[in-house]
Amino acid sequence: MNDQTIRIVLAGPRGKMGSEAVKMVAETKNFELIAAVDSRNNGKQLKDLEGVLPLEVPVYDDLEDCLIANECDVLIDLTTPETGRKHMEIAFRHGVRPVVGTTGFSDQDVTELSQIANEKRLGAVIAPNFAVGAVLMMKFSQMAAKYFQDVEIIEQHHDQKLDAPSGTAVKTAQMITQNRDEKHQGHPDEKETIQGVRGGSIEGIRIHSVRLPGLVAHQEVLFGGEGQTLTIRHDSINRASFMPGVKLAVETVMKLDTLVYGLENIID
Ligand SMILES: NC(=O)C1=CN([C@@H]2O[C@H](COP(=O)(O)OP(=O)(O)OC[C@H]3O[C@@H](n4cnc5c(N)ncnc54)[C@H](OP(=O)(O)O)[C@@H]3O)[C@@H](O)[C@H]2O)C=CC1
Ligand SMILES: O=C(O)C1=N[C@H](C(=O)O)C[C@H](O)C1
Repeated sequence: MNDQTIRIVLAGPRGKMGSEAVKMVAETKNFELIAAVDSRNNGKQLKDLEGVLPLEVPVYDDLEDCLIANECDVLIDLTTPETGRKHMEIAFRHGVRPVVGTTGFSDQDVTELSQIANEKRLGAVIAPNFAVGAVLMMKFSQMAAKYFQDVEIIEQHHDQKLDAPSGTAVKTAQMITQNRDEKHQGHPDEKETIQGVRGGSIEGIRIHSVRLPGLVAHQEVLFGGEGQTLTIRHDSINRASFMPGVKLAVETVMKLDTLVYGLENIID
């Protein structure tokens, strides 16, 4: 498989992540962008789309039609949770391995999609964050939770983001729960005088979501203990930060026969 060309279809090429991923695929030896899926530009070429690398790659508004017309190995999906879920099911039906950065999937979505991947014996990757620094932030937080049971998460993103909390914050909390007993963070009798002011909760871990123009993707995991605090922070200052992770996921998914949730599970 090493020198074999990986044929890719990319959904969401006009998006902030998708347009960056088009560049990454075009620049990567052994990757070939066969087609793109964009609900507004059926029948055009990528070169006709504003803000996208001018490539002679056909655009379809429907993944099913695209996969009937083209032989592909991997689907990269960078769209919305509803579309991402639908696209994964279509990809599995066509024997195409999905690499999905789209966030906002429920636990049930991940479980059901894993079952389909297992039945079909097809590799798939869902990675809430492709930046290696973010993966390290999550792993360090999981390690720290062994020593600090008190923890809150603050995630900050651009104000065009559709889902809250971020997929990264959810994954971080899920990883922390593996080293932390369930605990409601803060005073047991605390009362919110403004609804929602204490944030959301995963097993009592509070998650606070900030949305502002000017931000890209940032997260702090704050631990508190007797007389000390520990802050673990990661910042993505541009979307190129995610591309080595997308590339690794595409290469790795070709060798998998099951669904992997989280880049930490395929990074050495
Ligand atoms: N895993 C990771 O490391 C990262 C994940 N993300 C996630 O990736 C996703 C995309 O983020 P981002 O690029 O910022 O978002 P954008 O809104 O910039 O891009 C999403 C793109 O998907 C397109 N789209 C929506 N529905 C469909 C459909 N049915 N078929 C084809 N294309 C469709 C949109 O088109 P239109 O404009 O017409 O609606 C848009 O161009 C989000 O879920 C985000 O959370 C983001 C950054 C990093
Ligand atoms: O929408 C974004 O921008 C990002 N989404 C992902 C998430 O929800 O965690 C990854 C990164 O934080 C950027």
